Amino acid sequence: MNMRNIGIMAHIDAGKTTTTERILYYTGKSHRLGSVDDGTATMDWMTQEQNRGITITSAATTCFWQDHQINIIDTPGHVDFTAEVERSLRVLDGAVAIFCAVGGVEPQSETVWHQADTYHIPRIAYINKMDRTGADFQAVLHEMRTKLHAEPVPVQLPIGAESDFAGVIDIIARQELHWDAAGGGKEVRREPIREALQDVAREAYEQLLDVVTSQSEELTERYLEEGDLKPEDIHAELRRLTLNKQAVPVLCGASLRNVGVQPLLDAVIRYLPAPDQVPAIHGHHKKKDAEVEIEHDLEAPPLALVFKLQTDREAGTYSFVRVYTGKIEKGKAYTNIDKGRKERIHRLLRMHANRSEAVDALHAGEIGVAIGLKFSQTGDTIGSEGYPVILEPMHFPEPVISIAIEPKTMGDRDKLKEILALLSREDPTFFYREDEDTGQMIISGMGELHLDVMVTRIKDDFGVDARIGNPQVTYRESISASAVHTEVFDRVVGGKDNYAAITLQLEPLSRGSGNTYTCTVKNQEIPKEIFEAVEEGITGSFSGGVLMGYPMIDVGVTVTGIEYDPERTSTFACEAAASMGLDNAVRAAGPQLLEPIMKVDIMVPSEFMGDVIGGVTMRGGVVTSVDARGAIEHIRATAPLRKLFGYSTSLRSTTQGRGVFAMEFSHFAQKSEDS
Ligand SMILES: Nc1nc2c(ncn2[C@@H]2O[C@H](COP(=O)(O)OP(=O)(O)OP(=O)(O)O)[C@@H](O)[C@H]2O)c(=O)[nH]1
Repeated sequence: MNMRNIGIMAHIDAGKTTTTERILYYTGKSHRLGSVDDGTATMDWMTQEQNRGITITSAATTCFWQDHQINIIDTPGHVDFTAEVERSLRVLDGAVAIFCAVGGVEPQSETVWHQADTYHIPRIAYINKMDRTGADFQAVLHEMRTKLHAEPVPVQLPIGAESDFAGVIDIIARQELHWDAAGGGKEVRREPIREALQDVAREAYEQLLDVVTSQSEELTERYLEEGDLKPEDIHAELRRLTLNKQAVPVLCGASLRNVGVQPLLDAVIRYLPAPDQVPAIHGHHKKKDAEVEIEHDLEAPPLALVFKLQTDREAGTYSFVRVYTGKIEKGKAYTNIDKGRKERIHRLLRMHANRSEAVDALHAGEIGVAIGLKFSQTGDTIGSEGYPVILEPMHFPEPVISIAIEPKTMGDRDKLKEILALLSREDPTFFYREDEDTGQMIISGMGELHLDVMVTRIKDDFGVDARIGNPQVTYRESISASAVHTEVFDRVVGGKDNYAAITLQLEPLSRGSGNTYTCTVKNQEIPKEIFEAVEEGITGSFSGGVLMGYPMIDVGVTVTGIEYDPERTSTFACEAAASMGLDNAVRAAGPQLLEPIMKVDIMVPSEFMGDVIGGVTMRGGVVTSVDARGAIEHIRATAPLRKLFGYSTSLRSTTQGRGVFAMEFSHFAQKSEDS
């Protein structure tokens, strides 16, 4: 298949935007090579975009290179947005990891790299900023091995570095590649390798041959017979190793100087998989209640995953979809399998860098935008009634931080609620609720930055001016022991008897298990509604614990007795008994307050290490490891989120702005007594 669905992964500042811009520029050019006038137009467009400071506003952008359609799925780099990263990783088949030749493998790149490992995504790497002072190609390769446990296989070598960076050696073609500063680097000039570089180039070539022959007897024999291998055989074996996650081909360049981007596109096509070359994904057949494997299949009934919603005030909601089997067509109705509701697709679009293109259908493997979907949320599957399969659900982390938000004018209150509903539909890690006591709206999410971005969107994109409170940690509640309790509810309401007696057994579950509900009562006389009312009473009560009203987690409930009297037992009484019963049982089961503990990664110049570790310890943190990398120390720690507010500011002042810091949710633990 002449298609690639790729993501570009990078930590902040590695040059993702610059590289993507160059990709769109060169591919836009080559795609329209036929028309004479286009050069300046494309150039103008690029300048305009640069002036506005945005390029990729779309979650997926399509471009063409060497007769291949490349869909670039936007992959955010900041760890506060891991959910965004996860959801984009779900739909891409391969990725380009960009590293900065000076900064190397930073904590954030590690996080994203490990997520890509989890999703078994084949990768190639691009070491950017070779022109910057301190650029060191070999050091980044070394870090990829030691920090990412990757197998980097350079297919290029830089010619010079820092201000002397002049181009790259294509190790396999055994040529030098050069770009002319004039003309925006459109032309790649190939030249024989100069005398002075021939030894290093040969050595790199030999090393590459070692890699490609190491896993293939056939290639080893051919090499022994012929004394060399054909470039296409080397590429094919490198592709096989990349798809098997046994190798990461590495290229380099300086995107800002227009050096290195075209060979990177060649490598995307050479080494990364097409949609029909990726392993099957899991699905759950709703009617059969069975797991199924979903293979790429153009003829099967349609299955598409909604992986991102983007709302534009004028254009409405864009639902970005990836089609896995069959096709989806404009003007047709489909079923949202998760919600069991019919949805109509009015229009389908393919997004390009500077325009969108209306299409009649999107086929298996393709990525595009559906317009018209009303109920579908990020993570939902669109399919047909006859083939109700839910595609592998995405796992989103729990929100750990919340703030109160209040519109400056009362008139904006309803509007704010609408916006919050819309934003939480777009982003499955963003929640909102109305506080019962204060009437304030409370929004919650994954970190301070996540909520900052949301508040900015509410203000700037939707024009609602709002005041916000201080960030608060979202705690959880659980139990520390088992307990058995019987709750009797017996009240006359409106002249009618309401009686129920429910016996429940509680046990603490291990962290991360969630809550479970089981009912072991078997009594033919008890109607279904009664069982449902009991379950509702209990699951409803999970949402607010007895200590401070935070959600309960990791509690196992078994209902072992329901006393039922056909004359006196009502669903109302059962629900009430179950709900109060759970609260009372929890009181007897050693209720606990749990708090979010974050994994913290800090990189600082060695001279600040003592102060930084002191600061971490003062915030209740536990240092788990310290690794030195040259003059930089990499400190990993865990610490309670409540102690980390404002940490980035404090790190900046301790390290004169030279420390970098990333954090993500790790687990919930019992809140310590220290405050
Ligand atoms: N010297 C040099 N600077 C570069 C190169 N590529 C990008 N930059 C600069 O590095 C900075 C960050 O580049 P971006 O492309 O915005 O990086 P990004 O990874 O998208 O960063 P965020 O948007 O912050 O996530 C900008 O000032 C770029 O001009 C390069 O090849 N060489």
